[in-house]
Amino acid sequence: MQVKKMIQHVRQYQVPLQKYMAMMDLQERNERLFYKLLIDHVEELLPVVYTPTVGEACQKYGSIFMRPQGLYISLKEKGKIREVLRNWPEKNIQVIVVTDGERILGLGDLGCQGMGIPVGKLSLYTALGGVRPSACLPITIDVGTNNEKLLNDELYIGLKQRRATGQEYAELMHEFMTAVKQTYGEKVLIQFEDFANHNAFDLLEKYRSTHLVFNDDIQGTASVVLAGLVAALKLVGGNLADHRFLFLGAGEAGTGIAELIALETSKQTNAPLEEVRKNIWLVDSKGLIVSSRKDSLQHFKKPWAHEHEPVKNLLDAINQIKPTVLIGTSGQGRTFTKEVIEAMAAINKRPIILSLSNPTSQSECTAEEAYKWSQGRAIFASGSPFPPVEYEGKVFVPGQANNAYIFPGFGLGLIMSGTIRVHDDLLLAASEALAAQVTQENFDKGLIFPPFTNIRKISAHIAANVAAKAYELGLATRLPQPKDLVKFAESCMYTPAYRTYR
Ligand SMILES: O=C([O-])CC(=O)C(=O)O
Ligand SMILES: [Mg+2]
Repeated sequence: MQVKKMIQHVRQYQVPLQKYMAMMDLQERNERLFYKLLIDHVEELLPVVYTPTVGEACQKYGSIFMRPQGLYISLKEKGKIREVLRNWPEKNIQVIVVTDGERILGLGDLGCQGMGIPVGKLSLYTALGGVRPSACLPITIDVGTNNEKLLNDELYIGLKQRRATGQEYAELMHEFMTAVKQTYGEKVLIQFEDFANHNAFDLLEKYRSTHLVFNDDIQGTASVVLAGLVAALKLVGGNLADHRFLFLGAGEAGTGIAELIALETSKQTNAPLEEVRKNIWLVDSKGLIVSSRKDSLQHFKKPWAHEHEPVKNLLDAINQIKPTVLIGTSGQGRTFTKEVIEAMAAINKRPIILSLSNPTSQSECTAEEAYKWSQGRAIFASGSPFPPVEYEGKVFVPGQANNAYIFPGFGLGLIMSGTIRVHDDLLLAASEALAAQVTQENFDKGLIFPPFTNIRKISAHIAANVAAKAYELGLATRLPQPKDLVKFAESCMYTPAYRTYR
């Protein structure tokens, strides 16, 4: 009855941000009911507590701020981070999602107001992956912001100074990483979220061999997109090696996806990584990434600098590279123009087009544009959700290629098996499990991802496949290995129900 009443209440609001505030209020007031509502109405409420609305909430976080929701660690707490962690009321923490707010979705530097992201991601850890709410800790590291608007906003909730960088930044992060391990042990999962490119790659590289770390924007997105591509190949035919990939955007998501595609292709074909990378091309703000640019490229772009003459823009790159798959990871809205989609449709019978940037305002194109400009031939998915589109009497249902499919189940798999490090093969295992959940009925609608309605079942399968791989690699410490890992995953999942009082 409470669920019925509450969903009516949320539906009364027309403005998405008001729905968001109603949900945040409920989360504070009655956590079980919040999760029951979110699980029972997941398709309807995901866009409210997560992308796209969470993006707007972060932009306006200062003015809608009511309660802290997570833990803030600022430069001022340098030297005292262990004490700050001890202030958090829950002691048994299994997952931390941490951001420094420098690249919130495709919206840029939102400083401390990025807290909406760790809060939102962790509510999905619970709702979609079944991790206990009390085991989840959202953290925002406040090293300032370079966002002038926020610096001049009297309601801004963070430090009013420009971002600390270099050694000062590295020291604070190192103290944080050390304090987390000392406080919660080595099996706590630290998910990095929405850091700017340079820090995201550096942090992952620096801590992947000493901590259980996972970067959702690099690794989670890669795993989800690979799953979607494997599913899409069932519609268009061929293996990964038969396809050519072009990315707009060569940051965390772009290079992360590119690398995982290369890794899987290399496993499938036994060809060396360097060889299979040649089928994957990236365009950044300066044009196609080619070998003549190598010296001036950031390190994470260098593997993609192939031999080719310089190409200035995306349209020319499409016409010269002739990709079968076009992937938008640019954070720039409306960059897949009519000409771009038409060029893809001229080259391919069924072009695969993924516009992954979030929230909806930053999506490279809309679902409607992708279907209309390709005369209904595109296989399309996007990072933020789009409603179904009717084109020439046929209804097309766009899929949501969002890392929300992977990270909750992935994290559950790590936690339930006591895994101590993330290995790339675990990402492939998650991807494989997700792709296997796409049914014929989904394909018939043009979907390359299963609907979110079954997400808890999907998460259990992802968790089981990830855990199985972790046991195989000797990374899982929970012994003996449970016989039926899917059943075990399900038995570990938190379910929001009231206790019976006597
Ligand atoms: O939050 C999302 O919807 C996906 C994501 O990680 C991002 O865009 O940074
Ligand atoms: Mg993110």
